[in-house]
Amino acid sequence: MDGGAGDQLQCSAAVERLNAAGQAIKRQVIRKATVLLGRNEFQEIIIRIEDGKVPQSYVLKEFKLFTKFVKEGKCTVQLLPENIQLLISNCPPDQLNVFLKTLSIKHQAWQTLKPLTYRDKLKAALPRSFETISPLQQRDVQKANELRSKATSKGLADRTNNTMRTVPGQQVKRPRSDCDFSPANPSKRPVLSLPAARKLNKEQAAVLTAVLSGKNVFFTGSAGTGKSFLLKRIVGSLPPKSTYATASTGVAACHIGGTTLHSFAGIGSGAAPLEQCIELAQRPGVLPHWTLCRHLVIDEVSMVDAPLFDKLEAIARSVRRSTEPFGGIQLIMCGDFLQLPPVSKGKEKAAFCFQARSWRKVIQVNMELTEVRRQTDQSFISLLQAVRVGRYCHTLMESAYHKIERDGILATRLCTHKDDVELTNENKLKQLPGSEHVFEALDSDPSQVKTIDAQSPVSRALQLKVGAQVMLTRNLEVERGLVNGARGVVLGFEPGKQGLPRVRFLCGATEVLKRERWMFKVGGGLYVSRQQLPLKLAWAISIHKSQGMTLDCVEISLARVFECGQAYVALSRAKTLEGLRVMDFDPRVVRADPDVLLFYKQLRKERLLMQVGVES
Ligand SMILES: Nc1ncnc2c1ncn2[C@@H]1O[C@H](COP(=O)(O)OP(=O)(O)OP(=O)(O)O)[C@@H](O)[C@H]1O
Ligand SMILES: [Mg+2]
Repeated sequence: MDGGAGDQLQCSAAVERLNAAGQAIKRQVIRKATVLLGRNEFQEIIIRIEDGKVPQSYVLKEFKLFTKFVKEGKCTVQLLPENIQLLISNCPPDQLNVFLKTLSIKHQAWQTLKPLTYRDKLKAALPRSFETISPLQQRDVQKANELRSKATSKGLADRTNNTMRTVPGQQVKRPRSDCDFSPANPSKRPVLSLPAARKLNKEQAAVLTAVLSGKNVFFTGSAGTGKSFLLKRIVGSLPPKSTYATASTGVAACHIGGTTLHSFAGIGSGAAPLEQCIELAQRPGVLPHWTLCRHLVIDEVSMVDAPLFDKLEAIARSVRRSTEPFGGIQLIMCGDFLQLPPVSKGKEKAAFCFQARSWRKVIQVNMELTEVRRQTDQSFISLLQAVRVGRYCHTLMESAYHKIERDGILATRLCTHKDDVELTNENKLKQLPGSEHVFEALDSDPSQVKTIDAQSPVSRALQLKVGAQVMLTRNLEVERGLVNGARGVVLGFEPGKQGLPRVRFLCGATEVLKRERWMFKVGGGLYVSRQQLPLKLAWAISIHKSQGMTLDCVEISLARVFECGQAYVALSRAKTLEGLRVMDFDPRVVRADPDVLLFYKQLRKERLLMQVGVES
């Protein structure tokens, strides 16, 4: 199911006929279209648009692709000789990605075949046919790459600049497009490869299937079982216009490329009475969220409290004028209730959202991921499992002597209190000799700075010095170990005006970091962006901010742990026991909430009953 087989799209489509100046003179809109990729009787590639009535087919010979907005489920295919363009929108982004890659590679591989002349075709007299295209294979990729290298070695690309051969023996003009897939200049393009999506495991695939069946799904699992990883894949498999990816905290939202649940809902802190919240939810910038949303995705749901959940459910029914649970919005939620609980207001313990009145009415399927992916060492996994359910483990005491400093990279201290984090980072930076380099962020809309700050993993101003301990805040190159959470130290600054920092990472790589761009959804479906170096100071971070992260080397002082699940969240960030040092250990801080343990016990019992029911 990972993005589909690449032979079809479910989307909205518009077919435009263009005049010589490239303006649309006729336009047909198909709101619910299926776009298919196939071959005709001569093995030529056909793109076919179905609207449930008469399909339209076009032979794909020469085309331009516009793919800048694939992540938002949009692209344009311009068929050059026909002067027709096909505008695709609201397509699940992963599906579109695989489709375009299939189209591009199959088309290039097809160019290696001997072309049929018009006479050949007449002579062949084959019956007309349409067969859906087969999934991409390594041999297609190989053929396409052969063609690329031939074109390069002949100097074809350089000689003809923007022209290339689409059909051997026949040279044609090929204008530039903004496409990653189109072979406009083979010599400058990387070698093609099969789509590199990391595969879901069986459990994850089962959850995706349940989600695509339209049910309201809650899935849970220990830290590192790939809940957020799967959630990203789920978001990529749903139509973007009606899918809202959210999380209970800004940091967690950023991991899945979404917004906070609060900014989706538009009801401030949510503390106002229901009637007032319903009014707030109908403000112009917010109302479309509620009316357009058909799939609401929520990560780190353990931090959503019961009153908020009930309120959102009631708002959805009221605003959408529907009596269905959650106003008919499909809910897809995940989290681990044995991690951080909702923030309590005052002395009273906050109720979990599974204790909300509407929870049972809303959730139709409960699922659990059991295979831990963050850690590989079985004994460390077992230790973490014990801590998760509130059992103290002696091995942790031994970790107090772990020497985890290497190549000038120190352990990151995970703190229970936010103030400690800021103080530690500020003081440590001050203590370093040398001058401070300040990197200011570039925000697309400075009036939205508060919204950006709440969701961005990088700050408005980043202060660095040689020797500063830093952490990567984005996946740059997964294969080289340059991943979100990777730890490093600043070695120096490049000469020149920008003075970009050179950082050595624990994985061994040394890298000069450039500004990256983050996009954030704000009210009314608008996007704003922040450009900043993908770094933050890493002498210390808070346990709350570390929720959801995978970290290289951490040091934890557990003496001041004050929440159930907090010790587990902190410990489970480490990939290995060797990369972990626990100090000030107090066995009493390892606590699991009894309400959660009971809820999980109940869930398991129900699932077992269901399985027995299915088998018998
Ligand atoms: N199917 C998969 N293939 C490859 N890597 C995976 C897969 N599933 C998860 N991972 C990796 O495992 C690590 C943990 O995944 P993830 O952060 O999604 O776990 P989680 O369940 O959300 O954890 P937490 O409860 O701490 O938020 C990540 O580095 C992720 O890339
Ligand atoms: Mg997660």
